[in-house]
Amino acid sequence: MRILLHGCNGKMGQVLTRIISQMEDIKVVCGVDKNPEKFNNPYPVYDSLEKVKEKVDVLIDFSNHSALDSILKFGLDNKVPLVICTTGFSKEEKDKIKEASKNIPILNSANMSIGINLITKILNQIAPILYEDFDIEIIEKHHNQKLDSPSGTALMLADAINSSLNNKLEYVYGRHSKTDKRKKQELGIHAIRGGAIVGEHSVIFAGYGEVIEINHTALSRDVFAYGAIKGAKFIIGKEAGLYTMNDVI
Ligand SMILES: NC(=O)C1=CN([C@@H]2O[C@H](COP(=O)(O)OP(=O)(O)OC[C@H]3O[C@@H](n4cnc5c(N)ncnc54)[C@H](O)[C@@H]3O)[C@@H](O)[C@H]2O)C=CC1
Ligand SMILES: O=C(O)C1=N[C@H](C(=O)O)C[C@H](O)C1
Repeated sequence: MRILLHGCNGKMGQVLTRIISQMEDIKVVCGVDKNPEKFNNPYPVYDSLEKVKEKVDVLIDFSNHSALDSILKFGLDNKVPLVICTTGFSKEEKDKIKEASKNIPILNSANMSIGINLITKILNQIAPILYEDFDIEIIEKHHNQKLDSPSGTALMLADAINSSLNNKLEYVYGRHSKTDKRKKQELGIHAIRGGAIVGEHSVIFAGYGEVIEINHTALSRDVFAYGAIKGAKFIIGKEAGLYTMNDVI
C-alpha cells in the first residue's frame, strides 16, 4: 500500500511516519505539508499536492480544514481514495466531501479509534430510552495546541445522540453569560484545553436519582494512527461513496 501523507509534519503525521516505518506491507511514498522543511522524513515532502509525482494508492489527511479543496481535487483528478481525519469542517465543507464521494471512495471520521465509534452506536440505542428523564451533556478535553473547538469527536457524539432523537436537540456551546435555566431540549457541549491531553470525551446523562457517564480516553495518538491505517486498507478498491469508521470496525 503506497500512502500519500497529507499534513505529514504535524503531530499525527509524525506518529504515522514512525508507525508505518516499522511495517512491511505499507509505505509512505511522499508527504505534503505547508511546512515541508520541519523534519527530515524518510520520503520526499512537497508544499503542495500539485507537485506530487509519485503513484499512490490512498491519501491519508491529518492537516487543517483549509486544505480541503486541494485534497478533494487531488482525489478526483487522480482517482485516489481519501481517508480524511481532519476536523473543524464547516457545514459547507462537509457538503463538499459528500459531493466528491459520489465519484471517489472517501472515509471521513473525526475519530479513528474503535472505542469512540462503538460509543456512537451505543448512544444511538440508549439516548431515546434515557432522554425523557435525563439531561444530556458532553465534555471534551484536549491539549493546548488544538485549533478547533469543540472537537470533531464531541460533535460526532452529539450528532449520534441527536439523530436518534429526530434531530430535536439544540446544541449549546458552553453557558457563558446565560441567565436562563437549562431547557429540556438542550445538549450542552463543553471544551477544556490544557497541557498535553491527547483526547478525552465524556457523555453525561444526568437524572434526578442517578447519573450515567460514558467516558473515553485516548492514551496516545497511536490509536488514531492505527485506525487511519486500518481505514486506508479498507477504502482501497471500494466503490465511490462516503464511509465512516463504523463501516470499518
Ligand atoms: N480523526 C482523528 O482520529 C483525529 C483527528 N485529528 C485532527 O487532525 C488534524 C491534525 O491534527 P494534528 O496532527 O494534531 O495537528 P498539527 O497542527 O500538529 O498538524 C497539522 C499539520 O498540517 C499542516 N497543514 C496545515 N494546513 C495545511 C495545508 N493547508 N496544507 C498542507 N498542510 C497543512 C501543518 O503544517 C501541520 O504540520 C486536526 O484537525 C485534528 O483535530 C487529530 C487526531 C485524531
Ligand atoms: O486535535 C486532536 O488532537 C484530536 N482531534 C480529534 C477531534 O477533534 O475530535 C480527535 C482526537 O480527539 C484528537
